[in-house]
Amino acid sequence: MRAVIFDLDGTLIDSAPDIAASVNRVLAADDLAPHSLDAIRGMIGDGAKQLLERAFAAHGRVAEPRHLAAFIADYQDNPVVETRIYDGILPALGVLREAGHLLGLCTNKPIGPARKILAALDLAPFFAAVTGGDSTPYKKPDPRHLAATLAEMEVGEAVMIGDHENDMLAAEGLGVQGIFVTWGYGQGQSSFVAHSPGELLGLIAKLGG
Ligand SMILES: O=C(O)COP(=O)(O)O
Ligand SMILES: [Mg+2]
Repeated sequence: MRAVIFDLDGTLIDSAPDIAASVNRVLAADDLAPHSLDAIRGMIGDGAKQLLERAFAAHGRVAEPRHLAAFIADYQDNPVVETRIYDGILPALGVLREAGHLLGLCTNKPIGPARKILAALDLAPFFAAVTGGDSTPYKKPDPRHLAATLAEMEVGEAVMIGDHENDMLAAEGLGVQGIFVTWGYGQGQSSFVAHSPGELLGLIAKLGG
């Protein structure tokens, strides 16, 4: 059986509005102006620490550990205000599960808010394993992050689906096929590209799933 591993932000869910709101509250506490949603979208993908570094760097400032702690605490409290599952994702997950695939989740988002979001949006039951950006010493693009997700699922053969080059690099580094999705926040390259969730099943089938 081929395991299907999903990225979270920009792949399953549109989480940028809540991420932006939390970042902007942390900036406001230091009297710094908010960033636009578009600007924040471009800062997402490498986990919370880099997100805060980028948000402060854009103001010519250096993010301190207290800023990261404030962001994680704020976001943990407000992770699903505007966050929504992308249209077509729930049916696609259902079809994949019906087809006998084992589903996993590998996100650079901290595991606390990630689990809270999965529970709030009723996504948690789909996933046999969930690893966050702080679940292991590694995070995407390091393939060991993806390897940890697969190890928890006790499967070797897999496909990784994500919206960022980090997802494609983690897959490549582990020798598994990546499927790049175009509806998210990042840029990435793969010979397999999905333009809508409905295309995922066909692409996975093509891979011999
Ligand atoms: O939190 C991030 O920076 C990105 O999260 P993702 O890996 O689910 O896209
Ligand atoms: Mg993503």
